Amino acid sequence: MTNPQTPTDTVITLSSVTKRFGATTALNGVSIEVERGEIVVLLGLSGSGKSTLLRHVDGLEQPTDGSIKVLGENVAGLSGRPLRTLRSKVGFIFQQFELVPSLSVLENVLTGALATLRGPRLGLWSYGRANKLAALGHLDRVGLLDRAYQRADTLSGGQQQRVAIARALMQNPEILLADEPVASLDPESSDQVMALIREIALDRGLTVLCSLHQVDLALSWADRIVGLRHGEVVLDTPTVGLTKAQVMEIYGRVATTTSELQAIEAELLVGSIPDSAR
Ligand SMILES: Nc1ncnc2c1ncn2[C@@H]1O[C@H](COP(=O)(O)OP(=O)(O)OP(=O)(O)O)[C@@H](O)[C@H]1O
Repeated sequence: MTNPQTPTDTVITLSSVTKRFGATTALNGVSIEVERGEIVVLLGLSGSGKSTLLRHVDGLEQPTDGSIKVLGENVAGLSGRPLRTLRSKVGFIFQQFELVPSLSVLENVLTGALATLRGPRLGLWSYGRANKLAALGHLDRVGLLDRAYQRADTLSGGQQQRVAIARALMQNPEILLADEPVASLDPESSDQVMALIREIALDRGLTVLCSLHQVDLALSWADRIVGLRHGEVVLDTPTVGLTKAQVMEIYGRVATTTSELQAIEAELLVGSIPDSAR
């Protein structure tokens, strides 16, 4: 739900964004706005442009055409320190968690504060008491305080993604980007991780832009769904009252071939939505 106190505070704006990689058009005239506190899921088949869109918001890609504003800054015009400053306000979590397997859970979380360190980096000693207390607090928030001194690679996938969320929280981000954060997890862990992202976002007024394949998870945990197909926005709608059948229908209407429709059905019909989420 959008924060009721700041209903018109737009934190992400993409205006007619096109991105070409050689002959491939990954994004084609994409325009979306995301309000502060909104939880928006990007839904789409493999190759529809979800990751490319997220990478533009974080300044990791530059658009071929169009403009992107994040927290009031024109991302495409930024480099060096101003870009780093903006990116420090944007947390990013990934499908493969991107933890350092041989480090402890606590050290992995602390790496979220790396950009703020001055002087030599000497493992745990470098971070100082305030950072360590903050990291332990974030681990407590994601339910892993008792695992702080365990090696990261001894945790389950769902636990590792929760560590990655705690690491992102070390940045005190205003925006959390998540690129298929549950694609490597079983259905139960996927649901738990999405629930945690939603709870934390609501607690902190975080804005979330998250790519997913699974329509059932999107309907359960997002405020709004933006559907991409071949780099174009084909659906942009609040989830309240939306059913899986309606999402399917919208995708079905834009499928141009039978095999494309079958691929959409195969992806979107995975899992089931509890009645309470409809
Ligand atoms: N760096 C790149 N160089 C060339 N082509 C790219 C690059 N990044 C993305 N693409 C292409 O752009 C299109 C969109 O890719 P993108 O990764 O954004 O899709 P996606 O929806 O995130 O897919 P998936 O769900 O499989 O992660 C694809 O055709 C992809 O091959």
